[in-house]
Amino acid sequence: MIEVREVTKRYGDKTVVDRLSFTARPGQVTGFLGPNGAGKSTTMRMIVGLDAPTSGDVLVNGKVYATSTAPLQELGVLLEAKAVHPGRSAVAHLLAMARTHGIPRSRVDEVLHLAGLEQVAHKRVGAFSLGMGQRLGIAAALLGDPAVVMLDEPVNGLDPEGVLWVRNLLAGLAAEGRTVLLSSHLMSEVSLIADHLVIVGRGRLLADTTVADLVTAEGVRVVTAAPDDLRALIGGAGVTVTSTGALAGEELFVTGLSAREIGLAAATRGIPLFELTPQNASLEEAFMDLTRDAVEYEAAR
Ligand SMILES: Nc1ncnc2c1ncn2[C@@H]1O[C@H](COP(=O)(O)OP(=O)(O)OP(=O)(O)O)[C@@H](O)[C@H]1O
Repeated sequence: MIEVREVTKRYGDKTVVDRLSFTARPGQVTGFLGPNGAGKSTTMRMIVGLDAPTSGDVLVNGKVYATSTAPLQELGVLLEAKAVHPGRSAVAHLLAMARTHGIPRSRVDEVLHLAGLEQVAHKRVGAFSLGMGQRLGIAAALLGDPAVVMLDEPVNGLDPEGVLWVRNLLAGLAAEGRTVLLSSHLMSEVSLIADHLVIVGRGRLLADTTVADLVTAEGVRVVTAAPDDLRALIGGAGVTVTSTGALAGEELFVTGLSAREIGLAAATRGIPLFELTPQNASLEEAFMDLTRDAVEYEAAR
């Protein structure tokens, strides 16, 4: 569990994080979202103890992380631009970390396998592509088999296969009961990975929500062999049924009922449906609506 409680961070007279509170819980992937400069990295640095809050508290598993006696086993972290000696191999880098934290060699081999880096384990890290570097960073974060995993922009630089790998990996970690927090400025990416969303702008909490709640259902597209029969059946108070004029009049747009309700109603009369598709406002639109003021503020400075 990660608890951020009323945290404020000021640099000089600039407030970068402003009375921010949220909790990332075990068994869930929490997406930490916000436009560039919203304070995500600063918050993550405070969680890991690299920066001290001006006020407020940050707790990892109920404790201040800097006081942990087994830090890699408690919290696995990938922060942006992780410093790895370019002349070292991936395996040497992980072994050095393992040795200083009482982690056995076998775990190094496990995380190299998990990250798909076995073939390049002995290659110089300086020759790694951006994506391989990200994989190494994630391998390092998992080295201590931690209960809490925190990743800053983990899919940066990854190819589609790598993105899918991260998505499955994080879902698996959450399913094992771990706490997973990942930051991104891309809603489209996070919505595929996270269950819980914490959205910030200008250092302030804008929304603490779920992907499902953020998407406002707009209506349902229906294609049916009997549009008039369906209209007569489901039309009524609070329901609108509009013919789109497409597909020889067989396409309707319905609001006020869910796809499930429409499908069940049609089934009672044996009305054939060819398509039944909820049409949602895109998450990207919802995110941009929420953060618009914060972005304008950034652009106007
Ligand atoms: N050490 C520092 N001194 C002064 N200002 C800082 C410092 N670190 C960060 N900032 C400022 O704090 C603000 C928030 O930065 P931060 O990196 O936390 O945002 P972010 O949400 O992670 O953005 P991005 O998605 O671009 O990484 C920025 O305006 C940045 O310039």
